[in-house]
Amino acid sequence: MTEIAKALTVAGTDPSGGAGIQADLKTFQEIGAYGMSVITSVVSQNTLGVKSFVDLELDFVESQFDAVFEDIPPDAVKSGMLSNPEVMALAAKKMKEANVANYVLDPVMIASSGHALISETARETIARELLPLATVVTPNLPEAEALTNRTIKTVDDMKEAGRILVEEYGTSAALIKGGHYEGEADDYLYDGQTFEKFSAERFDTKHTHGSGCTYAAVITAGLANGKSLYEAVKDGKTYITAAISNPLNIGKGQGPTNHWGHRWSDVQPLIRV
Ligand SMILES: Nc1ncnc2c1ncn2[C@@H]1O[C@H](COP(=O)(O)OP(=O)(O)O)[C@@H](O)[C@H]1O
Ligand SMILES: Cc1ncc(COP(=O)(O)OP(=O)(O)O)c(N)n1
Repeated sequence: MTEIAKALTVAGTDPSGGAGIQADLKTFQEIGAYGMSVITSVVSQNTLGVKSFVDLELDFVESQFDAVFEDIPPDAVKSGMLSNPEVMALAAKKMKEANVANYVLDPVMIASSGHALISETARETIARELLPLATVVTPNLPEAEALTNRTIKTVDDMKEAGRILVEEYGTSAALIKGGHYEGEADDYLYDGQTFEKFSAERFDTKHTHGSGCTYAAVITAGLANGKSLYEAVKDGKTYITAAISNPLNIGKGQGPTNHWGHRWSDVQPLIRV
């Protein structure tokens, strides 16, 4: 019998396939983890933007958590779009009950098209309920600014945001992503002791839809497979850089990233046999 790592995504959908649940499941599959999903919101969106979304009833979200946890406990969990404080509190409760050991918190707030994906009050709930549970939180710059209530203009500001998230908000580690910065695409990981820089060339492309989801999903699949956080982030940066560098000709707007930008499965066979 083949054994495989199991990864769960808790997020909203993208019918056009580039972000959210769809991006996460494709990524889990590509990395070598059995993918599962709890859907929080059904979103009408494509590469041109978000049209609208419907939050699923809390009881129904809870029932999905129970269906997964009672049958196939995941080795790692990722959360993406949790659009309101109630669903955040529910996710926190369910993860605590299930003793989830590896939790990647992608604090999705605004799609790159500029559409808000969470309510204003939800930001405080992320800090109170979810940050203390996270193995790593992966904000982009606007999300890091919103969570820390600070303006981020320099690399030192990025590092300070990481430090605040770990030392003041209680997350185990913070990966501040530099996609919205200038110059190289540099991200900074702080684990409470050291800062690690993950650097890549910045490509002149609009095809980055779902890049944050995909990056966090690689990290989740890596942790599910027993990798260290540093190794999982390193793999994530390699994967997302390849996926952005070699765009697919799909969509009329900001297209999705290319999961076949590099033959990942040939390089990193992670399935445990
Ligand atoms: N044009 C680009 N070229 C190379 N890497 C990029 C580019 N845009 C974003 N990235 C990288 O993609 C990842 C996602 O970053 P970011 O855009 O900040 O997050 P989000 O998608 O959550 O807004 C990060 O590793 C970032 O450095
Ligand atoms: C359902 C859903 N979740 C998250 C996002 C945002 O995706 P992200 O990977 O942060 O990147 P952009 O697509 O905003 O560049 C989303 N659009 N939909």
